[in-house]
Parts: sequence; structure tokens; C-alpha cells
Amino acid sequence: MPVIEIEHLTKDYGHHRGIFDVSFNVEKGDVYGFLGPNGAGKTTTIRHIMGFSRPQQGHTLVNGRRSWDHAADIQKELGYLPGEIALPESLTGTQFIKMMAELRGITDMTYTQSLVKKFALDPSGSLKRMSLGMKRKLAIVTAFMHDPAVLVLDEPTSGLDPMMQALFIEFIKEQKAKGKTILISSHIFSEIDATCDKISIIKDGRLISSFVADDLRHQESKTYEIEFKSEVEFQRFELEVKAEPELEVLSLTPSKRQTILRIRDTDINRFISFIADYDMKFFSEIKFTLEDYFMKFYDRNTSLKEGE
Ligand SMILES: Nc1ncnc2c1ncn2[C@@H]1O[C@H](COP(=O)(O)OP(=O)(O)OP(=O)(O)O)[C@@H](O)[C@H]1O
Repeated sequence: MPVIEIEHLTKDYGHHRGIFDVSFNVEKGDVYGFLGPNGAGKTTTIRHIMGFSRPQQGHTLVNGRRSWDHAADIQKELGYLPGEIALPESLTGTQFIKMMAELRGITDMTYTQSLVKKFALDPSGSLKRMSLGMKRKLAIVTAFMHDPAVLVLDEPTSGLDPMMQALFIEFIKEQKAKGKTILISSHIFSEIDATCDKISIIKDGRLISSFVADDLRHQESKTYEIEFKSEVEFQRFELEVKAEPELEVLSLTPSKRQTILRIRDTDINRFISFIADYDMKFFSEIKFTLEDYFMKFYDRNTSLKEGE
């Protein structure tokens, strides 16, 4: 049974805003990336998972329980990091940590203290005057303090400096190694790429692609860029490559004497022996990234079917 199930979830705010027929599952032990730009519907989906919002259609389940019907239990058990943090301004960070510990029935503060240290959090000041970054760290500590088996993190690294972002990514990897189930929403490709096993992309409230991250990482073809030393060599290539149907020419730029080619991994030996005959200035692989894949949908304004 999946740990988090989202089934045909719909919340229509009117004027094409909201989420529409969103379905995906997060299995036990997975780090699942939920990727989309501002306003795509990530927070709305997450708020349903946490039981803060009632679905108009469809439902969300956490460990088999409907989120809306079991909201209090789900909110108590899960580690939740909200996208926008609203903290009681009359408290200090220390008082807030104490309040959350009491709420969760934590008496031994050893683990919490280790998190405070790890994220270099100074909780002594008042929440009213705390910097945004410090508030984010406080929210991280309180999301993880009860060592939850399931974590729902809405844009977890926003507001953190680059060093803290890197630390957080390492922390997520450690949590994964401990067998935690984690859903992370983000619009930052690199952090999703660094941590996630499976990824769904949301656009305008609809899921446009769900895939296993490794399938994308291990593509069966690669793209190479080549610059020839002379115009003569470029022209010879332009002519001779026509007799090599397995070498897919994506672009030819005569002014720079450059070409971009896509080659199936199974044709690599044939390609190397063909290209070795030319006088080249450089030869390099153009890495295909999650960002490229993501932009494919956004640039072309396509649905998944059209994008395939
Ligand atoms: N309570 C609400 N009332 C009306 N419209 C809403 C409400 N909450 C969200 N929306 C709209 O629904 C859409 C999805 O918003 P949502 O906050 O889920 O996006 P997001 O992907 O989390 O974006 P961000 O990265 O900016 O947080 C947006 O168009 C937003 O304006």
C-alpha cells in the first residue's frame, strides 16, 4: 500500500486556478519530487494531503486514512514544513520548540537539540524579530523533531542560504537512508534531481508528467557538440554525415564550424570511428538535465502526450 495516495484530486478556485484531477502515489521509502513553477498547484495539493483543505472531488490518503477525516492524527504524526511559515510572534524560538515538543509528547530533547546544532539555529530570540532564514530553520527543526516516518516538505530550501541548502539536501539523503517516506515540492531542479527517486511535474493545476528519475538520468542516447578546426573540415563533415543515418544531426552552424549530434549508445563505436577522421577543435557531451526535460513541457506549452 502506498504511504501517500492522491486520487483524482480537484479543487477549482475558478478562473482556471486550482488543481484538477491530480493523481499520484508516494510509496514507502521513496523521496518523491513534486515540481512546478509558482502558482502551479503544489501547495494546494500538499494542503489536501495534510488535511487542511477539503477536496471538491477525489481524495488523498495517508497510510490508508482519508486526510480530511483524520486531519488531526495526520498533522500530529507527519513531519510538515509549510511553504509559508506563520509562527506565533509573541513567543521566542525556544518557547515555540517547547510548545511543539509538548504537543507531540516529546520529553527527551536530545534529538531536537542535535537538529538545532546541525542547522545552526539560534532559537533564543523572539519570533517577531527573527530573520526569514532563521524562521525556516526553526520550521525545519520542528518538522523533524519527532523523527517522523513520513515527511511533507513544501519548498523546504526557500529562504536558506546556499550552504544551508546543501546541508539540507545531505540531511534529506540521510533521512532516505533511514527509510523515511518524503514528498518534496520545489521549483528548484537541482534539489529535486539530487534527492528524488520519482518526480511529478505539475503545470496549471494538472499533472503533466510522472516518471522515475533514473529513467531520465540513464537515457539511451546522448548529445554531442563538435567544433571543426577548419571550414574545409566542417564542409566535408556536412557532406559525409549524410551517408550515416544513425548519426542524427540536430544542428549545423557554419559560422562557428560547429554541429550538435544525437547518437544512440549502441551506435557509439560507429560514431567514434567516423568522427576520428576529422580535425576537431573540441568534442563534448551536452548533458541532458531534469531542467531540460521540464522546460520541454513549458517551452512548447504541451501536454504529456504531445511531449512524448
Ligand atoms: N484559497 C485560495 N483561493 C483562491 N485561489 C487560490 C487559493 N489558494 C490557491 N489559489 C490559486 O490556485 C493556484 C495554485 O496555487 P498554489 O499555491 O497551490 O501553487 P504553488 O504551486 O504552491 O505555487 P508557489 O510556488 O507560488 O507556492 C494559484 O493560481 C493560486 O492563485
